[in-house]
Amino acid sequence: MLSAQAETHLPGICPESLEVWPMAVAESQVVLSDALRLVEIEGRGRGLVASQPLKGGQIVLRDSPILTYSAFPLKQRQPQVSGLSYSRYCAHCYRCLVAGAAMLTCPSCSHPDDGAFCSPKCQSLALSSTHTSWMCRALSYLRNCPPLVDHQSDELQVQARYLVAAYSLAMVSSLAFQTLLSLDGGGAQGGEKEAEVALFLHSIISSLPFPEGISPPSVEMTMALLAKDRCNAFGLMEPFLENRERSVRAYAIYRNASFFNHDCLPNACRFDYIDTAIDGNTDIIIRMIHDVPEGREICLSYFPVNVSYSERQRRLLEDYGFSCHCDRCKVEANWSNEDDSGGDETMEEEDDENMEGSEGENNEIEPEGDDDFPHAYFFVRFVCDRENCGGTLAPLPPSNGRPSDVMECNVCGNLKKDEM
Ligand SMILES: C[S@@+](CC[C@H](N)C(=O)[O-])C[C@H]1O[C@@H](n2cnc3c(N)ncnc32)[C@H](O)[C@@H]1O
Repeated sequence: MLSAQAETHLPGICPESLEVWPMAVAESQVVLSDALRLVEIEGRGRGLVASQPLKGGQIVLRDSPILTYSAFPLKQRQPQVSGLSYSRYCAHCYRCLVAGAAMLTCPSCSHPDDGAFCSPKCQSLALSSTHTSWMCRALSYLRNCPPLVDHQSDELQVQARYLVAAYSLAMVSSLAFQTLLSLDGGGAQGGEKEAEVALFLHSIISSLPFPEGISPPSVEMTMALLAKDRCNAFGLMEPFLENRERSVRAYAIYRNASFFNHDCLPNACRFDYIDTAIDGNTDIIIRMIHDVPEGREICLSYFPVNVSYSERQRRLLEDYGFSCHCDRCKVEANWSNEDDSGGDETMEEEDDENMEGSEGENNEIEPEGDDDFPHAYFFVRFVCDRENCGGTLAPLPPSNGRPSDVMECNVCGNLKKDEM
């Protein structure tokens, strides 16, 4: 149920221009854009609702990251992929670095992955934001830390990267760091394993060479930061290839996009255009999949929609701390295990971790299209049927107020005519 309370207008959505939103902000409704209002929703914390009737394809949010970090383990070189014209990613904007092309490096570390930039602009921005001299020293310290790089999983090394990025953010912009802290950390209590991981990471992070006058963080702060990451990070995926499993190239945390709650049949989905030449290539763009009336909650799916019921419930509970009772789950909860099997239950580690880490994977549900599956229409109309894709289709944005009948896939980028 949505609370009906007074509205507060905020300026634009660029993180630098905004004040921090403490949890208490949800006591009033906040107008986020022409299209969205932030409200408190019983049992779900804050959420975003349509502040006017919304059209399929309409862009309801564009948001720049407050923090990004590489998804590659510390010591391993980013893979050279045969048959591709790129091999690595810019350490600031994460665009593909074209193999053989001249690139710029960090003057201190010249690290071939962590200190390689695609342009003078990225190099200069990185040195004052994403690759400051402290960050450069911290990453080098981590790469030379055998207990971390020789004995811990890739996943844990990436979490160490995140913590370094978060503490670097605190030094660069306390406002942005406060914003990060104001995000939901989810209801997941985290088991003994999570606590052990957090303690280990904390022991490494607190021994980093912090600048004079800055004391190392508390263990509670490290734990809180890890929870924010688990709940709010979006995976920036590698380019789509039909014959290759896509994985994550980097993670990004967005302030406003973090307010979207989950639904297993979402009415909006994310697009990004990371390899294009536009400024703000790591921005996230949220577009409506279909029309919705004013007042309806706008939800994303936190992972590909073609994941089985049991797998969805497991991920939502483990990573986000809630059980989903959406319309689709209510139907699928009554299916037998066989109906639910949906194929291979094995998940890629990266996909398992964060919001929409990957769209399109093998743990799929086959739409049956009969009375047992009233949501079959969604799969037929809004799920990409291209080999190895499984992304979500949304119409192109309306032009001159007229809806588009061309659907774009948010994974492979394919365009196809909407036949409905
Ligand atoms: C990315 S945040 C979404 C915004 C969050 N509700 C807030 O207050 O900032 C993810 C968290 O929202 C809550 N959430 C999201 N979708 C939900 C749902 N369908 N049912 C219940 N809680 C949900 C869970 O606590 C989850 O860990």
